[in-house]
Amino acid sequence: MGPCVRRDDGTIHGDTVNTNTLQNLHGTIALAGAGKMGGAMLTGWLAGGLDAKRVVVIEPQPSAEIGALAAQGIRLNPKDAGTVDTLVIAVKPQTFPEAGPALKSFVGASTLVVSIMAGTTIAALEKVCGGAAVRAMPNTPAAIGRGITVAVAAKKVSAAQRATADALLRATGSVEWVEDESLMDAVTAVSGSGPAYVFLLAEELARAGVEAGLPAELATKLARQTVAGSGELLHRSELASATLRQNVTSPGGTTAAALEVLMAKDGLQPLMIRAIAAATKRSKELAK
Ligand SMILES: NC(=O)C1=CN([C@@H]2O[C@H](COP(=O)(O)OP(=O)(O)OC[C@H]3O[C@@H](n4cnc5c(N)ncnc54)[C@H](OP(=O)(O)O)[C@@H]3O)[C@@H](O)[C@H]2O)C=CC1
Ligand SMILES: O=C(O)[C@@H]1CCC=N1
Repeated sequence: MGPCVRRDDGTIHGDTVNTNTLQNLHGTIALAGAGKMGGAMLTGWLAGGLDAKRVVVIEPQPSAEIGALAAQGIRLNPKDAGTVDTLVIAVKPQTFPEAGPALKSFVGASTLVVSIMAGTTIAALEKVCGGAAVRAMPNTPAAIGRGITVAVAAKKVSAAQRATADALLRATGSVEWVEDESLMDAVTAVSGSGPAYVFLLAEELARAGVEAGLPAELATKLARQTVAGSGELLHRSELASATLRQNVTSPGGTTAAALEVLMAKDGLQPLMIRAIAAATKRSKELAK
């Protein structure tokens, strides 16, 4: 899929959310783990028209928001859900060895199992839960329908199951399918964890503004709006990020002075390479 470009009619080329697909989705869906990421996905599904009555949520300590969804018809921690058509696993990878065997009771011969757990491999999913596994890595902008998910399917996943997984993931933003599961560790490092790096940029930009003499409240506002506005510009523009950067940089001006520091040999590039390598390594460790 190519880059996303917002059209004049408001749709986004390359990642248009097709709510009809969610409305027409068949069968029951169980979500195990309605924390930050699972909860964001559930919100996206319901907003996209998924019938709440077909959703089962397994969550030991549901937040007030998740509890309130019970009023819309989702079944929260039912005793006898039986097997489901789709099980989405959004517990922590460290919890999976303990939680996984209990989740097996939801999995029948034709159950699609979609996991968003960092590091957890298709082989581990098949071993613990059975079913036909899709390993996916979303990110938290999913909460506003602007996430990006990368997914890889086990060989036994049917075309219909893949379409179901695609519809559920696409309800929270764009989706890229890959064939090579080994890419998922680096994917997790770049886009799964990536929002945290951007939020850190906003924090540090504000801190540096204070160091430069700005009142904290103003610095925080300037940093937040600069990161958000730049992200939106990147989202709507067809231009490469390097071009958008160059458009800010007047020759011999202030941006060039800052970029000389940020793009120096010991600047952002080696730092980012080290950060992504550390996250990739951690994703591989979580598989063990
Ligand atoms: N946060 C992110 O940005 C992203 C996270 N992920 C993946 O999503 C998964 C969840 O992460 P995140 O949402 O951040 O973590 P959270 O801790 O917010 O969510 C996990 C939820 O699972 C619940 N839980 C614990 N045990 C069970 C169980 N036996 N059955 C059902 N639910 C259980 C937890 O409850 P309790 O708190 O009571 O233990 C918690 O509410 C992880 O595997 C992570 O790798 C993927 C992409 C991005
Ligand atoms: O930090 C983590 O391990 C999870 C996976 C990607 C984002 N959060």
